Amino acid sequence: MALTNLQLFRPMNSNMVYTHRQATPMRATPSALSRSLSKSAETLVATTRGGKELRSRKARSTEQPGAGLAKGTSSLALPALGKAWGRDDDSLGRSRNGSGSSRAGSVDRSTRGSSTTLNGGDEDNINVVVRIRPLNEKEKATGEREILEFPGKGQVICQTMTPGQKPKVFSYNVVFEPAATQEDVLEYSGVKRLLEMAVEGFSCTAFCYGQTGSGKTHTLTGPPGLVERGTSPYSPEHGLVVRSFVYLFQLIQERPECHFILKASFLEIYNEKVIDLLNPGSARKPLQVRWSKESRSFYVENLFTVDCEQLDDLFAVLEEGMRNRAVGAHAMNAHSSRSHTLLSVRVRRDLRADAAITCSTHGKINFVDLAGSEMTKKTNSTGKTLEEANNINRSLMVLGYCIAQLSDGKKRGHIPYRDSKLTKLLADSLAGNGVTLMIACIAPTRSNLSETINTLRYASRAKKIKSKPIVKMDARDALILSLKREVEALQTENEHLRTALHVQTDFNLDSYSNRRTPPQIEPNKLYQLPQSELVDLVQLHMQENTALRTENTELFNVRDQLLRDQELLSRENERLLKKLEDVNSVCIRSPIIPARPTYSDSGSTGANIWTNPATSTANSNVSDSG
Ligand SMILES: Nc1ncnc2c1ncn2[C@@H]1O[C@H](COP(=O)(O)OP(=O)(O)OP(=O)(O)O)[C@@H](O)[C@H]1O
Repeated sequence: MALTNLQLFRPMNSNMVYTHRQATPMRATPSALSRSLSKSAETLVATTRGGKELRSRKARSTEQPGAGLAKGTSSLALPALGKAWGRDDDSLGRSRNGSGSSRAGSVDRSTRGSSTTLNGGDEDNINVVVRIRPLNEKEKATGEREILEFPGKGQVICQTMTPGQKPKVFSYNVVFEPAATQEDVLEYSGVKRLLEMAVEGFSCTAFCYGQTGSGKTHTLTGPPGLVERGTSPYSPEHGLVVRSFVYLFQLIQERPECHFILKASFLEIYNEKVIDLLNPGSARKPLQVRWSKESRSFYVENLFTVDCEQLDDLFAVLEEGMRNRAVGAHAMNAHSSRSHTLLSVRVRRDLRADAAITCSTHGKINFVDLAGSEMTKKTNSTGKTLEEANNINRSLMVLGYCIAQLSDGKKRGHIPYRDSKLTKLLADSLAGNGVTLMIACIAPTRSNLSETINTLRYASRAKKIKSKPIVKMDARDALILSLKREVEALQTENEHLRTALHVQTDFNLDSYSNRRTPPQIEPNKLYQLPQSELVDLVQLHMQENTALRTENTELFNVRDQLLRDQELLSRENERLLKKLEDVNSVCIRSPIIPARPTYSDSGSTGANIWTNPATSTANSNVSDSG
């Protein structure tokens, strides 16, 4: 019952959740960038769901041991989470996967920094699914043979080239055969579960891995040019990202009791340089990847972030980023991604835990389109394309080392995350506190056999990696909530003890005097109790007293700490206000820079709000990051 973790009272640094970003405007506002989307988001969902009924199922699945099985729910689970976990079972049933197997959420008070563990520190495996693309025109024209078989139960059988050698068998959570549609991938890959968890405050990542031309970009964003052309979001060709956006907004609409703030960013790692796809600038100046001591993770400094109030804003972010990313042609793919891209949507949820307490969770969904591994002989890469291929292969190799180390439970030593920008940014998704879905993309043909086997091995290794998903919550909120639970638990316990005591007393008194006793023992009745019961009674009272006294002392400590914390925050606030005033006065004096007319409320949430200057000049210019 001890109230621990007073370190949570450390004043919250905004870097923990959002760090300041450069408030440079996009070329156009999200809404202006977006195409006029005629239908509503719900219609897309309705359309795709309607279509689902008619289609035969192309996705096969294997329920891996332990995956997708709901464990017992703790009575201490967050109310909102309890609801979500309950729903999970249902959604798991539908999506037949165990993307980060469903777990009960109990609040573990071993809270780290700004986060609260919600699964009691249980580990979770990366969910791995495989998608096989159909034969392309070139392969059909050259009469290429398919060498993969799908016997079901999430298995892929690879025929080998060597006569007499046994075929290789791999198994995964779900296998999408070549005829599987984009909607099948949304429904059965487990990405819906990831989105539900992102809304609850978990950090989630879906990434596509595979050789060049195997269908990674197709899986995430559809055929080349689809998004950039501003195609209606109801096109059946749209990939996982657009479909996920629609589902995300649907989830948000289902929760009117919560207030949500969505912020999106989109970057690429091109030749080991991080480029902001929403604000690349003519020079495509690279951004720095830094380590945050507070959140204990890497983040990109000055990354541009866009507030997305509407579904259209998310589409606009995707469209803008897709236009700006590096694409090139080589012998194996006319529209090959020459960079790794990372699209991130942060989901801040404010919910009322009860009448007096509002707490915020900070979830995230990342979509990572890795550039494909390339055999430069096969792709005929030269010059710039060759340099790109070398950088791609190098960073994928580091990713491979990290995956190999992480999957080897026994030998787990140093994980070389720092060896590439990609692994730095994926570190948390791979083995930190995130929930991760890997979509391994492969080609079905004999000519790609060695790359296919490599990808399948990679995927099998990734399946063994475990992470510890946690909900990101403001430290103060987490503490208040945990204190409240603590007090509730104490009260229940005391109530229970009192009840137990009365029952026993009633029974004894009845046997003595044969008359009804009052619920509370009257002082004069105490004399009638036998010595042994009296001793028990006194002992129980003493125990209760001790517990309540401890609680009392701890609550006083907590209150003092809160006061100190508040004092620090208000001092920081004053300092910032002073700084703002100084900046303002400099701006007013300057003939070149116009002064900002107003700054947003300097209260606690101000630091997390970025408003697009192009849409509202009167708003604040404080930015954030990841
Ligand atoms: N499941 C699929 N159904 C139909 N076409 C597909 C499928 N998967 C891939 N394709 C097509 O194959 C081509 C190559 O796919 P894509 O560009 O997505 O590969 P990639 O793995 O992203 O390659 P790279 O690593 O070079 O970027 C594209 O024209 C794409 O539309």
